[in-house]
Amino acid sequence: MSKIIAHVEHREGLRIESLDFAYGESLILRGIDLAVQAGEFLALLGPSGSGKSTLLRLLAGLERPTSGRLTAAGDPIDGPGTERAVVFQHYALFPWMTVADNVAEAVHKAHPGLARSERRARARAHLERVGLGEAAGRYPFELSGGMQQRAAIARALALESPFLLMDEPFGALDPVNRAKLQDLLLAVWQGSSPRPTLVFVTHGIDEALLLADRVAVMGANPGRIIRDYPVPFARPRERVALYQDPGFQRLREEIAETLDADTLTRLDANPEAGFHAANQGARYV
Ligand SMILES: Nc1ncnc2c1ncn2[C@@H]1O[C@H](COP(=O)(O)OP(=O)(O)OP(=O)(O)O)[C@@H](O)[C@H]1O
Repeated sequence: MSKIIAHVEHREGLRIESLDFAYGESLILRGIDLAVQAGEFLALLGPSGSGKSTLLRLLAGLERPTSGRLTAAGDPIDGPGTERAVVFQHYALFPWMTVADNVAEAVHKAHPGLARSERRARARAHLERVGLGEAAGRYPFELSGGMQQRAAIARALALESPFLLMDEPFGALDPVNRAKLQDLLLAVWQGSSPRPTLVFVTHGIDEALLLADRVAVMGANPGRIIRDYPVPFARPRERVALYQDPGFQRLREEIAETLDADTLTRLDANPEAGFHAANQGARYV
């Protein structure tokens, strides 16, 4: 662990100003203004199609805004950068490399000046941090989905980036593994000094409230931020105690109502969207 270099000191977080994004004629995101403080954990929560992934891809520099401005630590975002590590729902590990080589390769990209032995040591330390020390020499196909996602998280952490962007990273996992990885992410992020600025896309209200400092709730057609909720629960957080907290249940209910109200407004405007919207409710929790 001592070999892990401290995260780069940073003061400014992420900033999105007056952002619109369209695919051709189709407006996907409208009028997004959002600031994420340095070291803050922000959840982007919303129904399918509200543009959460698109917003994350814009922050990752994988898409360019139609208008508006995005900055990270005050610098314009004009492409991907290793100071913004990304974790997607599907693990995207190189299948021909061992887990350790996958992580060491990412370290090499981010820090080309590091000696091979140092890269490997750093990869090893981060794999141990996510409980994969024993699996370092295995190939991705030899691992379960949960283990592959741990490896993807280790790879992102190994970049030691000040910004972490996660797009439904636990969405493909079964509930037990999802809970384990949520706990792991909480422990790792809460234990980092300084904590990276984290933007986490999710469908789940419970997941957002367990993990985040703040929840930005998005609505669809076009995608926009409809409410911003501070999450007041003290850290470190423990899931069982938190879920039983009446304050947690109240906030969960309030956010569900905000999401429902937005869906109903859209239904009034476009009744044909009914079937799609009615099927989204079950995905919030
Ligand atoms: N390459 C593309 N070309 C055209 N439209 C696209 C493209 N990618 C996404 N979209 C549209 O942009 C909108 C937002 O998609 P996005 O994936 O960002 O939403 P989301 O909130 O992340 O949804 P989900 O929760 O289902 O992943 C959707 O209406 C989608 O159909």
